[in-house]
Amino acid sequence: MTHVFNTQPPGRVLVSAEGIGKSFPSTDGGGLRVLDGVNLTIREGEVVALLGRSGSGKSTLLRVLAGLIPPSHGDVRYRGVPLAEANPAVAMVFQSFALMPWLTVLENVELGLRASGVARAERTSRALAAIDAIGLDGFEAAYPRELSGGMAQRVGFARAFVQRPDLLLMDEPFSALDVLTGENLRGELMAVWGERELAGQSICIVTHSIEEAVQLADRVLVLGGSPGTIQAEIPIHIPRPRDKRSPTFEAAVDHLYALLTGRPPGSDGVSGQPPGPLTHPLPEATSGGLAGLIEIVVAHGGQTDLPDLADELSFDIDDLLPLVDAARMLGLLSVDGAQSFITDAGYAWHLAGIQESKTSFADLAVTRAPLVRTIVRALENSDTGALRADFFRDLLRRGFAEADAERQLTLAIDWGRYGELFDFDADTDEIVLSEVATGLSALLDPDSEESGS
Ligand SMILES: Nc1ncnc2c1ncn2[C@@H]1O[C@H](COP(=O)(O)OP(=O)(O)OP(=O)(O)O)[C@@H](O)[C@H]1O
Repeated sequence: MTHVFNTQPPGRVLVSAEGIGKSFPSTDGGGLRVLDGVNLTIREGEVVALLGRSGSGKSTLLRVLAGLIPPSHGDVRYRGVPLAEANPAVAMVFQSFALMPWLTVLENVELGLRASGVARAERTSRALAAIDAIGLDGFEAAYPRELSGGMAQRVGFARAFVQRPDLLLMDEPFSALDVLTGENLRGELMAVWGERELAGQSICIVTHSIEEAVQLADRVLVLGGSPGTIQAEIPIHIPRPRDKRSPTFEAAVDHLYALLTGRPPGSDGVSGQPPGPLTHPLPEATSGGLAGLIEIVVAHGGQTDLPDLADELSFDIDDLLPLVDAARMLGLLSVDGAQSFITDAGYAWHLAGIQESKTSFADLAVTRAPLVRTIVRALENSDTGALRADFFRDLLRRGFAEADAERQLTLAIDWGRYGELFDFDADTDEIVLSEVATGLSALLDPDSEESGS
C-alpha cells in the first residue's frame, strides 16, 4: 500500500453547526442538558478530533452532526443546506463495530450500497476494492464471529469507505481494540485516507485519547463542561506521518492534557462555582484507586508529569484523569498544567497507619466532597441516623442521567465506607451514619463548605 499523505489545505465548509444544544428527558420529568451553544465547522479534506472526557457529550454531538438525532437548539448545515434527516453523504464507524452477525464480510460491506440501490455488479466490485484497501483480502466469505476485533473493525471501515462518503464520522473506533491493534489500524486508516480514492474526504473522530487526537487530527476541538461546550480549538501543525516521540508532538499532548485537567499552568485552585453534589460530582475513583495513585506519585518523588504517568501505566485519559480529579478534590494532589504534585495532606495520608488514614480521609471527604458532606449532613438530621438510599437517588436524578446518578451514589458509599462515615445496608437499601461521623459534626459548619473544590 502506498502511503501518500493528504497535504491539501482544507477546502470549503462541508458541515457547520451553530448554537447546538441538546437535552434528553430525565427520569424526574425535567430535561438533562448535554450540549449547549456548540459551534463548529468541518471543512473539505480535514481531520477534526472531538476530544473530551466520558459523558462530555461527544457521541451526542457526532450523532447530531450526522443528522441521526435532531438538536434541541441550533442547526446543522451540510454544504450550506439545513440538515433535516440522516445525511446520506456521511458514513459512520462505531466503537462496537456494529456488524450483522448473519452476513459475511462481503455482504456486510455491500449492505449500505444495496440499501441505496446500487446495481449488484457495481456493489460487489466496490466492496471488494474497499475490502482489499483495508487489508481484508481473503476474508470476504468469513462471518463476523470468525474475526478478531481488529479484523471486525476493518470491516467497519470498509463498510464506511465503500459508500465514498464526503465525511467519515467515527465514534471511538479504536477504543475496543488492544493497544497494538489500535495503533496499526490507525496508521492504515490514515494511509487509506491519504490515498483519497476510497476514504471520506473529511474525517471527524470522537476520542478520549489525547495521543490519538494529536496523531490523527488537523484540529482538535476540546469538549467539556456540563452541559458540554467547545472549550478550546487547537490546530495541530505537525507534518504526517507523525512521530509520537518528537518534541512538537509531546508539546501538543501536554497542552491538551492541561486543557482537559482544566488547569492551565499557574492556575491550580478552587473553582468559582459554590460546591454542591450536582455541580461538583464525585470523580470516578474508588478509595483504593486513590491510594494507588498517591503511592505512585510518592514513588516518583512527589511530582509527576501526567502524560508520562499515563504512558507508563498504559492508561488512557479516562483511566487517569478521574483519579487525579478525585485526588485534587480531596486536596491530596495539586495540578499545574500537565504536572501533578503531592500536597502535605497527600503525604500525611500516605504515611499514616490504617486507622489514622481512614480518619484523615473522612475529614477530607466531609469537608471537600460535596455529595459525601450532603449525605452525612442529611443522616445527622434524621432521627435514626439512617435514610433510604432513594432519598439521595432522587436528589441526584435532578442533575444526572439514571446510570450516572447510581454511579455517584456508589462512589459516595465507597468513600463514606472507607472513611467509616456511614455504611450501606443492601437488604434495607438504607445508608446508616457511623459513630465516627457523629464526631465530625464540627466540620459540617456551613463556612467549611468553601474548602471543597
Ligand atoms: N438517548 C439518551 N437519553 C438520555 N440521556 C442520554 C442519551 N444519550 C446520551 N445521554 C446522556 O448524555 C450524556 C453525554 O453522553 P455522550 O454519550 O454523548 O457522552 P460522551 O462524551 O460520548 O461519553 P463516552 O465517552 O462515555 O461515550 C451522558 O450523561 C449520557 O448518559
